[in-house]
Amino acid sequence: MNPSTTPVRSYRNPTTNGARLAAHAVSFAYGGGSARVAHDWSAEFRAGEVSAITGPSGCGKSTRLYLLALMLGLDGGIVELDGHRVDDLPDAERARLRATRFGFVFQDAALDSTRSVMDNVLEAALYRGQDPADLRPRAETLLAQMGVDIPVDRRPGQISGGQAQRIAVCRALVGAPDVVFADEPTGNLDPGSAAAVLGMLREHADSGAAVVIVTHDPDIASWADQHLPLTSHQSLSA
Ligand SMILES: Nc1ncnc2c1ncn2[C@@H]1O[C@H](COP(=O)(O)OP(=O)(O)OP(=O)(O)O)[C@@H](O)[C@H]1O
Repeated sequence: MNPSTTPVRSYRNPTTNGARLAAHAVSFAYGGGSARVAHDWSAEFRAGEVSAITGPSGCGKSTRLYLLALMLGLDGGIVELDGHRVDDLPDAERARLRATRFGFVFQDAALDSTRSVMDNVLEAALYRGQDPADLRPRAETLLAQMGVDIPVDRRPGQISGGQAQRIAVCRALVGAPDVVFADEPTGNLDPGSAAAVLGMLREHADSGAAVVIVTHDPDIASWADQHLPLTSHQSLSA
């Protein structure tokens, strides 16, 4: 083989069967403690599908999103993206993957209070090294589709919780990521806004992304293509 075409490293792992994202036998405890939040947990998330993770409060739903999104390091197991192991990549490469391949909607919206609504949505461009102006037309379309009809130069302190949540969804989708993680994305929303958010997430999955939602809503769980119910037992067993 020509050395110039030899990959520096191959992450190929044959265990994944065509999933966009997969967790294999993942284990995790905060602070290296004995109370495991995830134990031997495996799941696959396919392109074009919406998956819903449900379970009682504290069973580790949000933590699983952080593990899948490479925000936390695993204690055991592996995470694969498109069949390549990614959880053991160096920090900078994991950060690059998060910026270029993933979108994340946090439970509390987590907008930057020092930036305008539009700059919050365009944040993805900065992390990707893109010119925010390139993403602005898509940001405007998403905000309109989401029914966010406030001036986009407002700061997060001047908007409602429901508006913040819808803006956070726009921020997650603006870079057209391959995987979207959404932690209770409809938790603060009236039924109309919740339907708009779910419609946008479905549309994004239809475009070829894997969408992973954490929810307490049984209607969302049955609407999803894949439902992954968790129990406290699964999380905490030794
Ligand atoms: N940073 C942290 N340090 C230590 N323990 C934590 C931390 N974050 C969460 N935990 C604990 O880990 C467990 C799982 O938390 P997690 O937020 O993943 O649960 P959840 O199922 O998403 O809960 P909820 O439905 O209430 O949002 C809980 O017992 C929680 O107290």
